[in-house]
Amino acid sequence: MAVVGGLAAAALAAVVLDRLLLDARASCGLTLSITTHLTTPHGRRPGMAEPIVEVSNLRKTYGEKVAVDDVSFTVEPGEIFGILGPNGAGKTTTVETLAGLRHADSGTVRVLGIDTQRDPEAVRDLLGVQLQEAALHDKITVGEALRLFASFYADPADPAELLDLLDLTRHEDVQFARLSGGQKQRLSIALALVGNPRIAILDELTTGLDPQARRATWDLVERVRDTGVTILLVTHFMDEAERLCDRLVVIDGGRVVAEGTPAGLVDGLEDDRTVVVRFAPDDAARAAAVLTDLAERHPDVHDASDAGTLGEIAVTGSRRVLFAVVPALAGADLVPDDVRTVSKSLEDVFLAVTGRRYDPQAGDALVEGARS
Ligand SMILES: Nc1ncnc2c1ncn2[C@@H]1O[C@H](COP(=O)(O)OP(=O)(O)OP(=O)(O)O)[C@@H](O)[C@H]1O
Repeated sequence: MAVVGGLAAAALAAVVLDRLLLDARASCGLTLSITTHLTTPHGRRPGMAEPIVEVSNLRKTYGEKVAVDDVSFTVEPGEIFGILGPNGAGKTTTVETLAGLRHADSGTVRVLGIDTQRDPEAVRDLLGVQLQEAALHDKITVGEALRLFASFYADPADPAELLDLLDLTRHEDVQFARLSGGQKQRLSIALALVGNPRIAILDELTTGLDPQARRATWDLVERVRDTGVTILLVTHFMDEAERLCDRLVVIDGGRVVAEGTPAGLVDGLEDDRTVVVRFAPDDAARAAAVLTDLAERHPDVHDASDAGTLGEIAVTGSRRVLFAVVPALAGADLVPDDVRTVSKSLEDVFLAVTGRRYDPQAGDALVEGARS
C-alpha cells in the first residue's frame, strides 16, 4: 500500500507538473480573422437533441496574446465532435476553458446546461479529460494507474471493463515506462474514462504514433463513442478528423473558420473537379493531344496537363468533367488503363477558407509570416 501510495503521489506530481508546464507556455503573435461562406452559424438543426456542450463567443488571452478570439459551437450527445486546426490555433485553450480548467475573458460555456466558468466543480465528474503531454510515473503499472484514478471518483467505471474496452488487459501489470506509444495513449484514454464521464475530451491523441497504432486508436475512439460517451476530439490531423468526426469546427488564429460535417464541408467547395486518366506509353501522346483539344473547346473542361506520373493526364473542369472526358476518349478509340477522380479533402477546405495551404505544424511564427 505504501508503494502504491508513493506511486500515487508521484503520478499526481507528474500531472501537476504537466499542468504547470502548460501554464508556463508563452508566445506572442496576432490572430488571423477570416470569415467565409463556409463558416456557418452554429444554429440548431431541426430534430436534434439538446446540445451537450454549448460554447458561445469564447475569448481567452494570455497577457497580450489572444489565444482564442471568438469561438462558438455546439456538440450534440453521442457524436464525435472535432476541433481541428494547426498548432497554436487555440484548440487546447478552447477545451481547457470549456472544461473549467481556465478562466475565459468573455463568452460562455455550458456543459449539460451548467456554466463551466461559474461552477467548474459541478462539471468535473461529467467530463473526462485526456490532455496533451499527460505523463505518469515510470514505475506505475497500467492496473495501478487505473485503480488510483478510479479512487478519485464516487462512482468510477470498472477498471477491468476499461482494460478490456481499450485492449489493455494483457498489459495490466506492465509499468508505464515499458508501454509503447500506442499503449500509453490507450491508457490515457482509459484514465479519461475512469470517472464514467458523459463527455470525453481527447487532445492530440495520435501524435507520434505509427500508422497502425493510429488506426487502432481510431477504432477504439469509435468503440468508446458506441458506449454512449460523447467525444470532443482535438486534433491537427486532417485525415483523423475526416475519418472520425461526425461534425467539426476548423479553428485558425483563435477563430472558427469552418463548421460542419467533413463531407458537407468538402461538398461545399466550389472548386474544379479533377479526373486522372492513365494510358499505355504508345497511346499517351495521342491522348494528351485529344484532351488538350477538349480543354480548349469544351465548357466543362478547363485544363488538361501531365499528372506527373508517366502516361497520366490530369483533366480539371466542372462537376460534369467526366461526362466530357469519356466520350472524347471513346470517339478517338483511346482506352485508358486507369481512370480515377481526385477527391477533395478538408485540406482543400482549409485552403479555401484561409487562403493558405494547411500546415499542421505551422504554429504562430509561420502564420505570422503568412499574414505579413
Ligand atoms: N499558458 C500560456 N501562456 C501564454 N501563451 C499560451 C499559453 N498557452 C497557450 N498559449 C499560446 O496560445 C496560443 C494557442 O495555444 P493552444 O495550445 O491553445 O493552441 P493549439 O491549437 O492547441 O496548439 P497546439 O496543438 O500546438 O497545442 C498559442 O500561440 C500558444 O503559444
